[in-house]
Amino acid sequence: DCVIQVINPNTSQAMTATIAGAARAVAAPGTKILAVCPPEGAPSIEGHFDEAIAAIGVLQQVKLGREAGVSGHIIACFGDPGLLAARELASRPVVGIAEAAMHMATLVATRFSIVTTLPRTLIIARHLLHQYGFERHCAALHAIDLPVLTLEDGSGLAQKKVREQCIKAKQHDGSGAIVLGCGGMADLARELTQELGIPVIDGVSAAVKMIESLHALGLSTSKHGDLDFPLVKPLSGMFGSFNG
Ligand SMILES: NC(=O)NC1=NC(=O)NC1=O
Repeated sequence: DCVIQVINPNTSQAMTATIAGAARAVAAPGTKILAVCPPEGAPSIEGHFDEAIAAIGVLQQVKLGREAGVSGHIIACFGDPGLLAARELASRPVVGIAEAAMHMATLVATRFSIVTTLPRTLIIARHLLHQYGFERHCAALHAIDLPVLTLEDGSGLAQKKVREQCIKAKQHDGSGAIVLGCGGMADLARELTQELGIPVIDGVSAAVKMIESLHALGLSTSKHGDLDFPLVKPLSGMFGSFNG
């Protein structure tokens, strides 16, 4: 059986539930989803500073998941915060929702667009496109210009803006697929795909299927080279929980 730890790096319980729902909707019958978020940290992640804070929470959860013997870990925030650090700490695979959605998009379209939240986080998506080697696959990036947690405020405004930006992307970008750029948008992909007639891809569900595939193939994070476990040294103060 496959047990996947899905980590919402922000501390929003509502968004953790949205993410968990999207993961469970696609999980195979033998797959168990453990949805978690850090007890402390940022209620939403909307920039480089928030990402640095969130990365510590991600690492704490990855350590707990490793100790619990999970089959793999998902970082369910579109900045993939702490991804490589998490891979050093983990024994099993770690997949970020941005990389998962981008990989899936390249399998169904020659170019994709991204629809994310705040304009200031567009640079984070651009950095990831560069890091993952997908820059030439991304036709355009759009932002709904609303804070992340409006996706959980029940007003429907953020969801309306996501739909509008997806329609704009479909009409103007010349791309064949759209990547949703936030964990909180995970529940919108299926309906938008059907309504708009273009693949709209959510990274949470994409990451679940990637971890299941890695598990089935017996593939785990390579410990040969730079993703080997961290060098052992006495970490002090608040970081002491990482020792041993
Ligand atoms: N681009 C984003 O909105 N990233 C995110 N911030 C969060 O708090 N969760 C996300 O997925």
